[in-house]
Amino acid sequence: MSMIAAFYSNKSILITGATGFLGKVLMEKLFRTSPHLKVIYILVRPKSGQTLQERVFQILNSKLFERVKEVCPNVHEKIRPISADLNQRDFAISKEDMQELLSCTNIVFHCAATVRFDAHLREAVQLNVTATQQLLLMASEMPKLEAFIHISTAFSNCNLSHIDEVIYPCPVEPRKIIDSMEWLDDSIIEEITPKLIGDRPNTYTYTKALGEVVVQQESGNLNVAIVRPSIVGATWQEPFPGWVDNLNGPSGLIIATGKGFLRSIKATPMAVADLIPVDTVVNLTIAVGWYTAVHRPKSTLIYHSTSGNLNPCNWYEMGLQVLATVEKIPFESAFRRPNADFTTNNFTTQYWNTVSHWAPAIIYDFYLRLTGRKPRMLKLMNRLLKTISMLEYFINHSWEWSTNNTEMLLSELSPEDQRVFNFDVRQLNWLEYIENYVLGVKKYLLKEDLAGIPKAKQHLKRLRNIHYLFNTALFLIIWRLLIARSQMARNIWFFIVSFCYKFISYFRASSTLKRRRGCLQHG
Ligand SMILES: CCCCCCCCCCCCCCCCCCCCCCCC(=O)SCCNC(=O)CCNC(=O)[C@H](O)C(C)(C)COP(=O)(O)OP(=O)(O)OC[C@H]1O[C@@H](n2cnc3c(N)ncnc32)[C@H](O)[C@@H]1OP(=O)(O)O
Ligand SMILES: NC(=O)C1=CN([C@@H]2O[C@H](COP(=O)(O)OP(=O)(O)OC[C@H]3O[C@@H](n4cnc5c(N)ncnc54)[C@H](OP(=O)(O)O)[C@@H]3O)[C@@H](O)[C@H]2O)C=CC1
Repeated sequence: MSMIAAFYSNKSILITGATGFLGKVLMEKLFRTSPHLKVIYILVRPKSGQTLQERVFQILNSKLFERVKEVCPNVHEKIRPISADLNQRDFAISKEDMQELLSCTNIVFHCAATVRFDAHLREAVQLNVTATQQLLLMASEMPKLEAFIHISTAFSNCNLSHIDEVIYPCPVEPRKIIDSMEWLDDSIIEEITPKLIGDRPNTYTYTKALGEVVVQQESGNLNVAIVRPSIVGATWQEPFPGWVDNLNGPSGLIIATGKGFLRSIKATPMAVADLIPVDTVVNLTIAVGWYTAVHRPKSTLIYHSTSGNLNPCNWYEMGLQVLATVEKIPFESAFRRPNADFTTNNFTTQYWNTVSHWAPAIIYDFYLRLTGRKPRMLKLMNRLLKTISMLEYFINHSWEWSTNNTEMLLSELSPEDQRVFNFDVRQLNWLEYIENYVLGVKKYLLKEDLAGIPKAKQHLKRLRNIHYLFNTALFLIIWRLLIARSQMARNIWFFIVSFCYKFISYFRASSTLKRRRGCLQHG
């Protein structure tokens, strides 16, 4: 029997960010491995015209939860959605709900965050810092609380190249930042943002770092731990390989590559691609919850959920495998044949952006206009390039994360727990994982049926023919223009033609001679 699974039985768990990528997988695993847990409270806001209940219903009826329903048929009774907005005072939770949360919660998993790299500092501070502070305050009023697990990111200190499992101080105290957000207006905040974030690439990593300091400063006597995942990718094993439901991290770029939009990207091919499957992060998080509650470490422990130091894979290997997979299992209705490469300096990046991204988009939009349709490719391409510019920092740097606490925790688990809550990234086979990831992107993000693969292959063949035809036509047009204008081009042309003529004449003559000789010998 798994000790960890047994620990969560009969527990009341509070999850923030349960409707997000990580939160859903966390909830799924908890229900599947501890079907006798008492209740999972989830803080949810109404969104996209959906009520809370509709959002929960949608999650429970998704493919991700299919296995849960087998082991925990009454799962819908064990989820208790609580209307909350983490941007509001007291999270806008009703008095009754707040009372229930405070008196019943045993474990808190704080996953909610804004993960947007371009979030306004005010927005990022509100969710990633102030909300964390408020949640800790709430937690301090929970008499039955056994552990508070905060999800941060391994990139919160991405301004350093070697990162230990410790909380690094921030130059400006989080409390001062929180206070200043209350009275500074948006334009001033925008002006001071670059100074505040310093050598970090965005407000996301900066505010996640502030969030950690808040956890350290305001956790009082609580049993607190922080999990720091690197780039969270599709599921590796559970509940099934390749599950993913948003475009964050590499997923969007895998689509852009498979659909033939992305042809080149500025990257350091040998830099470590520190991806970590979402189920690995979740297994570690659940184990951390158990360890923190049962062993009550004296200080706040930080756990890195990263792959680079134990089982590294670089961007080159990853890119090649993405391309190999989309060739074997192509995406439908591709814009061009998938074929991308890495560029390593600004000049070649600009050149390939012009030749491989903007030019085809302009030509295609011209074709759309000619056929009476609305042009859209240039807009899409510009959005893709904006996204790439936001992600570029992470594919052009390498980091080393120490993983002593994570390895210590692994060694503390029973063999059964190591199996059920496996977070040993050394067992990961990257090529298999990436193939499943790409397949998952096709199935769960693009919602494409595998039955459509022959048609997709046919479409790629057509694209290849169009490509050859286009290149030949382009060559001939350019050549014709050159011949018309340049004596040198004409000379080269006459030289090539006369050379070819002589070559063909020579072969003709020699084969006629051979035939005649043959006739003479036989006759
Ligand atoms: C030799 C062989 C060479 C082969 C080369 C082949 C290349 C193969 C590719 C391999 C993969 C390489 C992957 C590199 C990925 C690196 C990722 C690094 C991530 C670091 C993570 C840090 C860890 C964390 O803690 S953060 C969690 C992750 N967070 C994010 O990823 C958020 C990023 N997104 C944003 O911040 C925003 O979405 C932004 C700023 C990019 C765009 O904002 P905007 O307001 O303009 O648009 P949106 O409304 O958000 O979306 C517009 C549009 O774009 C789509 N989209 C959104 N995100 C992505 C994305 N990541 N990739 C692609 N597309 C995206 C979105 O769906 C919208 O589309 P519509 O069609 O308009 O709806
Ligand atoms: N994805 C990644 O690559 C990485 C993620 N992380 C960390 O993991 C955690 C989870 O990230 P991930 O699941 O990917 O992110 P998602 O963007 O998928 O999920 C974010 C969650 O936060 C919730 N949320 C956002 N704003 C509010 C609000 N005002 N009130 C209530 N809930 C809100 C969202 O709810 P709603 O559905 O209503 O929007 C959603 O459930 C974050 O802390 C992130 O920093 C760390 C490293 C990498």
